Amino acid sequence: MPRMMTSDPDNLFDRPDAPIRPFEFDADVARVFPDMVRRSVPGYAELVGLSGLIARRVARPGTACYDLGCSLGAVTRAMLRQVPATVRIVAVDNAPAMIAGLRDRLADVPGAERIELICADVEAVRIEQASLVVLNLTLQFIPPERRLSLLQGIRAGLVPGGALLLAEKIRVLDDRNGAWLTALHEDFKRANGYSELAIARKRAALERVLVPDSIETHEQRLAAAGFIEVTRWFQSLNFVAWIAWT
Ligand SMILES: C[S@@+](CC[C@H](N)C(=O)[O-])C[C@H]1O[C@@H](n2cnc3c(N)ncnc32)[C@H](O)[C@@H]1O
Ligand SMILES: O=C(O)C(=O)C[C@]1(C(=O)O)C=C[C@@H](O)C=C1
Repeated sequence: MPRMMTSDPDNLFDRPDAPIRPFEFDADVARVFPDMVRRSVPGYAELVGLSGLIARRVARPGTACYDLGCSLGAVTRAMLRQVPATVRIVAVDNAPAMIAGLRDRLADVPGAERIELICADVEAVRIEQASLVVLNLTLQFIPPERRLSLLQGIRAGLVPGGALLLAEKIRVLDDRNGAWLTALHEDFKRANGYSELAIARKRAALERVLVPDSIETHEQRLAAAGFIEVTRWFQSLNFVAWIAWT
């Protein structure tokens, strides 16, 4: 599995005096993001490393691989290590601080000239001649009513045999199981050193910003977008990943 990026420690939600405002991918979040995501998403390193291995199998010479909502490019760089040299890699994020951070991190990476960085809304980017599109923890930030049309656009831009890799925080429909998984996710955060205050404040900040769907909703939407076969290949607590084939 790849070496993880280092960053400043995430203490953004530890300040009791800071106002709770909706979560944003601003410069503060970009500065601590590798530490934040590693301590907040169970299995994140495995998810990224396996995404690279999937890219190795799926990427076709002469096509493109897209990393939509790339943040600091953990998946982008996993792809770069695994795909043939004739594959174009396109990394998209609408947070300027993330794109700037990724640009810095790519400065001395061999082969990085194959990566095109785009600071834009993923809904505004036309997907073309793609063998693989990755949405790693990104669809959950798109307004629910627009998720199907985003997936349809991705489906239309994939070459035959191409695939979408989707990873999301999920909502569990059954109240008892949902509460249990949420409690365990919070235990995971506590075990990684987050305080009760930080957990509660981040929960409030993410409300209405990160809107999770159920496994059922995701799978029905992937079918509605025209994907013919969908395989769930990863789950760690309330985080799930699928591969959806054209
Ligand atoms: C949880 S992070 C994704 C993590 C990243 N894919 C990884 O593997 O490390 C979500 C990212 O999606 C970006 N994002 C959210 N909505 C977006 C949109 N509409 N267009 C482009 N990027 C978006 C955010 O700026 C953020 O960097
Ligand atoms: O911290 C949480 O509870 C999360 O949901 C994790 C999550 C995500 O899934 O995108 C939320 C925001 C940060 O970008 C990192 C991870």
